[in-house]
Amino acid sequence: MSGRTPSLTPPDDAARPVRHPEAPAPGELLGAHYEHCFGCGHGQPHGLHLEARAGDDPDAVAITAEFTVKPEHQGAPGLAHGGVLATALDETLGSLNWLLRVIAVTGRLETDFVRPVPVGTVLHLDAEVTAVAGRKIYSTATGRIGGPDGPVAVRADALFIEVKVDHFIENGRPEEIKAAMDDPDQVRRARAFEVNP
Ligand SMILES: CCCCCCCC(=O)SCCNC(=O)CCNC(=O)[C@H](O)C(C)(C)COP(=O)(O)OP(=O)(O)OC[C@H]1O[C@@H](n2cnc3c(N)ncnc32)[C@H](O)[C@@H]1OP(=O)(O)O
Repeated sequence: MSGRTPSLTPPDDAARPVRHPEAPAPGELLGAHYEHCFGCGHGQPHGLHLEARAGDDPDAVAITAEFTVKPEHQGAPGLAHGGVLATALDETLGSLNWLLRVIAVTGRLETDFVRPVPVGTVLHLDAEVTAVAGRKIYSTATGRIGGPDGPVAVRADALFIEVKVDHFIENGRPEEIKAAMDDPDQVRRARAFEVNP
């Protein structure tokens, strides 16, 4: 097992994460935040189509998610590609920010691959924010196989950094930014950037 790098350890004065009062209710399906997102979007034929739900504990900033490994997600014959599994972890961890109602992007993602994950497997993911320090959001996730209580196949620790919506507007390709901004659906428009509507 690898050790966590120092930048993923919250400082002593970090705050406990607080679930936003208007965060989705415990157990609520989050749905895709952006139709073209590789992690969760329905408009990506080879995407992961990850389904995330707000965690059951109302006091925790936590998410559960499921991802079914398809043949198009292979690396070695019959096995999930490690980068695809890292994407599933990243997407689940990224969904936590919707519970905080903070816009944030992955700064660091440290992954352990513990067991091979065969095609056809459902990966059961659990993610939780552990601490917040200024713009820095510390979180952790596990992915289990064979059921929600099955053995851990992958795990990750992450540092997300809070950004302004300008991060996307200034750096994203103008075609997609314009299309997302012009969406008449206010909630969909906000969720494309995970902004509090
Ligand atoms: C809409 C939501 C979609 C969610 C999809 C799933 C999540 C994703 O995959 S997001 C896409 C992948 N991520 C990215 O593209 C991010 C690219 N990186 C960047 O844009 C910038 O480096 C960014 C915004 C993370 C940080 O830049 P900047 O805003 O200038 O912050 P900066 O001042 O450098 O750092 C702020 C703090 O974070 C720390 N930090 C920043 N990056 C890292 C890092 N990689 N590792 C450790 N610490 C870091 C800094 O040390 C600093 O700490 P402190 O405040 O204690 O000094």
